[in-house]
Amino acid sequence: MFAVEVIDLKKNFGKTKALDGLTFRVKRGEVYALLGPNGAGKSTTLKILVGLLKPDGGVAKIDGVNVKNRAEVMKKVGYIPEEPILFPYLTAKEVLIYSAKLRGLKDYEDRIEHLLDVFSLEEDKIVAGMSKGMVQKLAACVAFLHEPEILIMDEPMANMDPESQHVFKKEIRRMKATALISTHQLSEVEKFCDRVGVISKGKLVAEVDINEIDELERFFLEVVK
Ligand SMILES: Nc1ncnc2c1ncn2[C@@H]1O[C@H](COP(=O)(O)OP(=O)(O)OP(=O)(O)O)[C@@H](O)[C@H]1O
Repeated sequence: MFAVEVIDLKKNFGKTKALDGLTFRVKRGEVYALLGPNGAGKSTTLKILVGLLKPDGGVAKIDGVNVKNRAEVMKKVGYIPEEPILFPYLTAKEVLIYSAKLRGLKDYEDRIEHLLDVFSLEEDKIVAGMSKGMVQKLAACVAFLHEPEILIMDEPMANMDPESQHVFKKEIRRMKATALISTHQLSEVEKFCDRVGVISKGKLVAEVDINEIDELERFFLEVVK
């Protein structure tokens, strides 16, 4: 069974075909990068996978479960949106306690301490007073809190400093999670991902093991030409 399955997915916004029969699969334990030009349909795909958008056609499954069953699917998934929205007047620690309670977690204190520590976040800092990078790190903490089997992440490292990016990748490896990452950071993909899917105009145009290519940038530019 695959961790993530996207089969012939279609999504229209008015006349815009955001997804036009997109198909790809992510194996268990794999770090899979979803690449594509601006507007290719990456965020739309990830939003469908976490039940934030409904597809117009096709099927999306997490661990064999149709994403229509959002409550069941979200037990297994940690999601980092492209632009995380967190309560502005809660502190970092309060956001994590709130998230832990929402998920019905028990004995979460040590886990919260660990995440705040590794991401160098001050527990008393309110969200409204955080930089973009800090908000992104706190969103990662929210997604990692329940040690999910599967991570769905939309440009998660775009605002993180290099040390935070290092910690972020280390945590994902430590959790042995399957990760589906939408990103434009090709050098990070080369270092961190196992497989790459390139989408353009809502369709998969290439898929490759990262070890099979010499230079990702050249590969990417050729397939989206
Ligand atoms: N809520 C929406 N209403 C209308 N059109 C939308 C909406 N969301 C996405 N689209 C359109 O769907 C297409 C795919 O957008 P999407 O955000 O999935 O692309 P993306 O690959 O994530 O792009 P980027 O790399 O710029 O983040 C684009 O043409 C976009 O304008």
